[in-house]
Amino acid sequence: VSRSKGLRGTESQREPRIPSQFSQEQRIAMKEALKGAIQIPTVSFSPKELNTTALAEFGEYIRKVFPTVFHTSFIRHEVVGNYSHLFTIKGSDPSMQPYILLAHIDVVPAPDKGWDVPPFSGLERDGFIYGRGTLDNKNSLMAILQALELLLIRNYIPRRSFFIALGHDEEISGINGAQKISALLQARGVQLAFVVDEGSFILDGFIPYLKKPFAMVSVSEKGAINLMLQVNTTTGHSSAPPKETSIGILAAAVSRLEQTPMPNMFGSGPLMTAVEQLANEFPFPTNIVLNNLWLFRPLVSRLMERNYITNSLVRTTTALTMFNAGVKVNVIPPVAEAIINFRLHPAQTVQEVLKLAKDIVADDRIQFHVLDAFDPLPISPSDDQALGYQLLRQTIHSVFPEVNIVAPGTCIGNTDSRHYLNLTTGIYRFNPIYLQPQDFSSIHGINEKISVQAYETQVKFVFEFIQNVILHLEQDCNYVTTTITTTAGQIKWSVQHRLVTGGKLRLGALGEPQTSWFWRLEPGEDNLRPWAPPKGALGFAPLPYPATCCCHPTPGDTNLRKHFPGTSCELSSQGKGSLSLEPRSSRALALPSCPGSDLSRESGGQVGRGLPTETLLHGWGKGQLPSLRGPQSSSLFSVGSKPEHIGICSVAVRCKALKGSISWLEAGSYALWITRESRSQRETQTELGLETTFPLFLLSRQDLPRLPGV
Ligand SMILES: CCCCCCCCCCCCCCCC(=O)N[C@@H](Cc1ccccc1)C(=O)O
Repeated sequence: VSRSKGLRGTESQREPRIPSQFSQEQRIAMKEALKGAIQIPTVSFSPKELNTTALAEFGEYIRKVFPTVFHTSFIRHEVVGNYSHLFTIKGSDPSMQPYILLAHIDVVPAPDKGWDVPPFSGLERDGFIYGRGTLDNKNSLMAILQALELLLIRNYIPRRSFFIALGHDEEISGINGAQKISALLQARGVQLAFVVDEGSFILDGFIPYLKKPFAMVSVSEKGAINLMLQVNTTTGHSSAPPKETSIGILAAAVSRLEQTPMPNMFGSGPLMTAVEQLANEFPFPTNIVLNNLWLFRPLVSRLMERNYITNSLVRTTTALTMFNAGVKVNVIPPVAEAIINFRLHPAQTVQEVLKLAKDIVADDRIQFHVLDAFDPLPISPSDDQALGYQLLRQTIHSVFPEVNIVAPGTCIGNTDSRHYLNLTTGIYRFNPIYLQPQDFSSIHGINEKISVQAYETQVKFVFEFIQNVILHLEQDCNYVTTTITTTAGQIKWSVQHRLVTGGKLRLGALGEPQTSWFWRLEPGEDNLRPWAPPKGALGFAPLPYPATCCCHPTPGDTNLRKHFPGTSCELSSQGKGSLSLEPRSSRALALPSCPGSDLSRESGGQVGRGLPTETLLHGWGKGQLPSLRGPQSSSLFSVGSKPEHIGICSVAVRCKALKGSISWLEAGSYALWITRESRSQRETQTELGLETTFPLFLLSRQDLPRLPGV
């Protein structure tokens, strides 16, 4: 039987949460605090040119604005590398692995020209705070400290320890800030559960035809090479020039590089997972195209190239960023130098890209000098076991209930988080704010700004996130995760079945780790196929057969998948056991009860206008399946029909075999059994001797009393 992990609540989940509601006074204070931070010009020009006066002033500023953070007994504050800050927030439960939140103090330069308001004025106009750093990255920095301050003044004591690291030189590579903080933590023997840094957003309008915004959590980061090309030639009088000057030779070379893009690597990396998740959000016929990449991959990869942002996701980019040559108008230039900034696709390495660049340049007169380079960062996990990712996903769904999709992605820029590779395998880059293409251009560009409301929401997000991290990974448990999302005025269901086997899903003959969880078994067929519910369907569409069952005595076993079109069937799992299906009701229940066996069970629900219920059932166990007679009802998950009822529930159902009978353990008061039907289902389960485990994570606990039937 597989051993896997799930998100699980702890005792303290039963303790009241501190609601993320702030008074008018607090809201004004928080935006004024951000404005003050913007006004300090903490500019990094180059590794040797930092505004150290401003950096020091910034240290004083945060002391003044967040007094509680600096005067709480369980918080230790240290200055690292002269201007960076490390906060250690000691939690009450030392058994929980700590995590870290990152942000940076420094900003890129901002000449006044072109700005509607001066870039370091922090002025508010039409509901927006303008200024360098409002998106990159003083918003995150201030929101983290602000949220912590607000929690502390409401007597919050974290259970899980965490760190806050504020680097002072991110824009010039982070070697004196983030790198030193990371080294310090490593010297102290710290291992982190996960890292959360800047680097991605809720993206709105970046992908043609995709109308709805989606949250991209970057699980990797492109690599980079700064490559200097140099040509040395003999100098002399410009009145008798050679056939080619150093400038001409170099210009031709860099032009070749610019005109010859690196290969399109679409088809590998986190982008594929994102495309799979987003496919059904596109209108016809794009949805068909994206759902059938086995056929349309070449087409999609070409379409991605058309837009400069999506292009950056599918290949290593080549940017000619500096060009220096010439000493005087009438002197043949002895040296010409150009710098090319490559951002490496996760599927390529520095060595591979350098080789490609040399082949493209194909000119021995040009010298290659690698100024600095690093490979793309490893891909952090984004499956159900990935605590950091799951916490971000859940918090995104609760703070932004209108955002349906949270997808993994690759950060096209670089962040301080790359210095934390030695401390964790889970590095996630996400800023909880909406970003549109024009906002993207303002980062490092002109008129960088954030709306007051977006900043308040960012504070709320961190406030919620910090409280959410009391969840921890549950060990040794097979489970199914169900996500039900409701959006205002309508209910949308998406149910994800995740059968996890040692970190990878194995389903019979498919044999490969899978990431999508609707499966159907066609009558007469022997292979499971991935399946997506029809776009826009309320509830589930009926399947052309009453129920599907898939049994695996051992994970990966290919022989014991069965399809049961009948009313009641005997399932032969290694010759033992049975399973009953209710006639044509599309409901099913399977109960393996042999010691050591596990069962994952999930069912769809009847919603709104009484659409047909469909049950997908996946059970697997080791040893024999129990005998179960008579029709059994599956659980009905009904979610309130009004937006305020509930936003999202994630349910991990655990079934444990105890002395030959099944015991479902109930944890917490977060049962999804909200409606009358559900209650009766619960009773049914109780009669069957079942208890349910719902390490649930609701939109917010305050919502519970408002739910119907509770
Ligand atoms: C599907 C469409 C996806 C579109 C994605 C667009 C949004 C992505 C926003 C990316 C912002 C990334 C922030 C990066 C921070 C930054 O500017 N870093 C800088 C500085 C730096 C350089 C080297 C090493 C470390 C740091 C950089 O990347 O140059």
